[in-house]
Amino acid sequence: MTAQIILASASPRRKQLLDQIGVAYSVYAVDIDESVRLGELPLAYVQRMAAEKSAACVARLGHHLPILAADTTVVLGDVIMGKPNDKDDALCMLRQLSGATHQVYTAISLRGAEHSQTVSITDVTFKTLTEHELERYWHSGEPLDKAGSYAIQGLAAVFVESIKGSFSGVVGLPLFETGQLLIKQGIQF
Ligand SMILES: Cc1cn([C@H]2C[C@H](O)[C@@H](COP(=O)(O)OP(=O)(O)OP(=O)(O)O)O2)c(=O)[nH]c1=O
Repeated sequence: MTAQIILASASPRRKQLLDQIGVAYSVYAVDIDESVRLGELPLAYVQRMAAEKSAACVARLGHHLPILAADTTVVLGDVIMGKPNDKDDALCMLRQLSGATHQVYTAISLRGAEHSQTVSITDVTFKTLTEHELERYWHSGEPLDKAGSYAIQGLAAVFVESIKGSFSGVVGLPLFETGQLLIKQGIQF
């Protein structure tokens, strides 16, 4: 099928989610500096990340096709949790998420005839995790490339007591919001 958009992402989850709604796309992964600026709040941060990913892709490929990018971050209070650097970092994040409610922010940026952006915010409540569960989870390999060190679509599903918002948003691409942005820019799928 001829691509309707470019997905500016290396995330296999984002590809699967776009497949789910029947959008035809090509992939062009970009690598940007994901450091948080001093004093930057979570909402501003995810929006800037998604916008910079799509802009980096436009800088490489031009405006041939609309470009979609996303960024997901786990937020506890005002603390931004990205991907863990190592085991200690992952366990430290998971201990903070244990027995508490956090938010998952996913921003999407679509650059076509215009630039549209939106953010999905979902509340996720974890049960209290034991040290044994944390150790086992780390050794599964799942935490490594995930914001907040967990994957709701994977083994961490058994940690999640409840979720209020967008499941696909937590996994990396909120499908309702993505559909709305595509329709707004005249992309039929
Ligand atoms: C919280 C959570 C995050 N994640 C993933 C989604 C994202 O891929 C990742 C957050 O990192 P991102 O920086 O948003 O994305 P990425 O680096 O994987 O891909 P790219 O920038 O190329 O688009 O965490 C899950 O898969 N499940 C979850 O439950």
